[in-house]
Amino acid sequence: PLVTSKELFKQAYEKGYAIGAFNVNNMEIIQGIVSAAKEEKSPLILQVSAGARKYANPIYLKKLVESAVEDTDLPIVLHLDHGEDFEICKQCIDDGFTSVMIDASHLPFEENIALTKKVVDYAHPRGVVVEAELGKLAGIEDNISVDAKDATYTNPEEAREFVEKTGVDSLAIAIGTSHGAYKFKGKPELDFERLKKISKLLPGFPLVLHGASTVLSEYVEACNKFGGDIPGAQGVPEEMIKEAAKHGVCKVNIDTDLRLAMTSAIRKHLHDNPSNFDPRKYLGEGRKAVENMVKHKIGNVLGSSDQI
Ligand SMILES: O=C(COP(=O)(O)O)N(O)CCCCO
Ligand code: NA
Ligand SMILES: [Zn+2]
Repeated sequence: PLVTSKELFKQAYEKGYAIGAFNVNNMEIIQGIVSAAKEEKSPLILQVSAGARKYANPIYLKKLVESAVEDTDLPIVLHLDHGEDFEICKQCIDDGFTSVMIDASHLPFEENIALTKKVVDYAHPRGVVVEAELGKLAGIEDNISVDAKDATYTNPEEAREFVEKTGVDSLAIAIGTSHGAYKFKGKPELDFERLKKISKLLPGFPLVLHGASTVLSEYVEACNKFGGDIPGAQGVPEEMIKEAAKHGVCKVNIDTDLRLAMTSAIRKHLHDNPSNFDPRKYLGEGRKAVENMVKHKIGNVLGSSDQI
């Protein structure tokens, strides 16, 4: 069924694992993610960004997610990723989403609180949960781009005040991650001291890690081998994601790793099969690659297998 993340996060927090939140944009990506979660017997968050709504048309995305629920009977959260204002959150809540993010992290602290509370006050009476963000990610992806200078990590005391004043259900924090494939200039590192402080001040409260793709080198190499050009791409080592899941992180956002899996598979297929022009062949390879990537994440990184 379509569910909220409330109970899923509670169990994830208690057992020290995290739930993958995978971005969806078309049929093959949804099918790949959902078959992986079914095989791993894992709870699942399918998240839709503003870019995905523009690309696929919200009606198609909603129907595709409903098909996934009907086909697998998995507990699936339908989540709005990076909601930009109250309107888009209201629209998605009215449209049957079970969870929304209001991303007001670019606003001053008090305005972030006010807008987040406005969304919470609309969502909760309708049985929908809310994710907010405090602190700014660096990095560029879709229309989420924050100049590195402005990237400010989450202040632990502010985080506690923010949660108390908004009633929000989960909080995306900034501890060094960023969106996209170029997350670190040099050695990857996250501010675990800060994460531990935040989770100590918010015991039992679900934290969210954005920009959590690993950008696995074999996929970068495969992309570059078959005509791609993404030198120096790197992300968050999987060990760090596992560590974060032990300190209150219950939701891990993954989009770039799916893109790299799908793109490298399609590039390879087109290179190896110059005479093929049936889209089902390369889209099918892309779907399979997404499925394998999500199985890997669930089984080897997030720890949410066999939880349903
Ligand atoms: O935090 C993330 C994904 O982060 P990553 O780029 O590490 O996969 N997202 O919220 C997905 C971003 C959607 C717009 O591109
Ligand atoms: Na989100
Ligand atoms: Zn994000």
